[in-house]
Amino acid sequence: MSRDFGSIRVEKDKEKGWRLCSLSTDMKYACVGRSGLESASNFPLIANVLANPAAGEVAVPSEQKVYDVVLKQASLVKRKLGATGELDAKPDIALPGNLSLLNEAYDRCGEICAEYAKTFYLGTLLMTPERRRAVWAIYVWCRRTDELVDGPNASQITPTALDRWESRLEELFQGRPFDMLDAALADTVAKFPVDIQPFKDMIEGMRLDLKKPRYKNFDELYLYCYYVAGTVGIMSVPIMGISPNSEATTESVYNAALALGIANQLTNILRDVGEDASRGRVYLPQDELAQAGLSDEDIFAGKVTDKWRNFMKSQIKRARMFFDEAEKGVTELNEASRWPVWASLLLYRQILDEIEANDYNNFTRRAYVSKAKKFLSLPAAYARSIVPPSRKLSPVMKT
Ligand SMILES: CC(C)=CCC/C(C)=C/CC/C(C)=C/CC/C(C)=C/[C@@H]1[C@@H](COP(=O)(O)OP(=O)(O)O)[C@]1(C)CC/C=C(\C)CC/C=C(\C)CCC=C(C)C
Ligand SMILES: [Mn+2]
Repeated sequence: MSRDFGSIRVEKDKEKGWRLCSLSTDMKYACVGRSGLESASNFPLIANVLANPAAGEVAVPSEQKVYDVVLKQASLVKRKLGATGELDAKPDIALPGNLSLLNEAYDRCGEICAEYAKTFYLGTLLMTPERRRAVWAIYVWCRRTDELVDGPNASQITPTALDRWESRLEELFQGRPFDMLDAALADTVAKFPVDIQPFKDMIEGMRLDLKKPRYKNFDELYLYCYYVAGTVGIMSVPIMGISPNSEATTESVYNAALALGIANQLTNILRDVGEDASRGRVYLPQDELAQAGLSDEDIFAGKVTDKWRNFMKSQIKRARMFFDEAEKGVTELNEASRWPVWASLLLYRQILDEIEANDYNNFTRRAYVSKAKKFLSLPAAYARSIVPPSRKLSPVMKT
């Protein structure tokens, strides 16, 4: 038996009773989620929505909203992979004349990547040529997107400019790139099972940067971190590939990728507290600051007090938890993709150690990992990258 209440439909299940089974727009997120799936899709929620139809909104935790994107991307990958679990790399579809243009476009992406992220670029050289150039194309699109709000022309960027950037994105996903660098990405997304949603969401993150100078709580900050960095993880895994020997579920690997993006962005925020404050921005959760007896004024004053140290300890602890979550997924990636990911994880995580070493002064000192420490991390990353995923057991061995 089912009943429709406008955008809401409920169904009666023999065992579970009435369940929320379809919603429109944002509310559909209530149906999925890693935690609280049952409670979110049960009767109290419907009662709540029905009791407040004018608001038409349900407070869906950010984690659930984001998990929907994870599930969608993971199922796209599963659908596009052959029975072997390997991606059938499609041949270049460009005409012969255009092929050399396409190669030039990819080479340019590689140059940009080498210029901005040398270690990461070196790591990509271990990947197959198809994967390597696809990661470069994604890197360049992300870098250009970030530059819109963080680069030299950021003061001229308006929401309309971001809307135009999004239209360009849609066009390139339809095979109609606007320029050479877009052409590389258009080719990449035609060849690999990459969903457009994380790309759109990254633009949404840039919109937040234009209009949202404060974050009420960690739930709001989590969503921002997903937009600007978790998305990168979700975009990258379809290119880097999951090891054929991995026993992990596709969803769990995407979750780990998401966690690495969140961990990186939280670290970035903790490193740049002073720099962001000088631009009037405070990304730290307002409710947690208040609980620690701190306010924006303390941040603008930039004094390292015991209250600040204690607050920072808890923020660092949380960032490390996301790195730990991410670690579980790196081993599951294709062998050739593991090294650059381990390198980036180990290098970025050390920024947290440096904040501690600076006695939590992230107001006037930028935590920075020395060249020597960076260099030492590379063999450590390599050692971790050769650890294989737990092998699939054959049916005979399993018994
Ligand atoms: C192997 C690897 C690292 C692949 C990612 C390649 C890629 C496409 C990177 C794009 C990065 C980019 C330009 C993002 C734009 C937004 C942005 C600048 C985010 C911040 C990065 C740090 O940059 P920086 O320190 O230069 O910051 P400033 O601009 O100076 O403020 C971020 C903090 C986020 C970057 C996020 C990642 C690199 C996500 C990594 C996750 C994966 C690659 C998934 C790995 C898979 C598993 C299973 C764990
Ligand atoms: Mn930035």
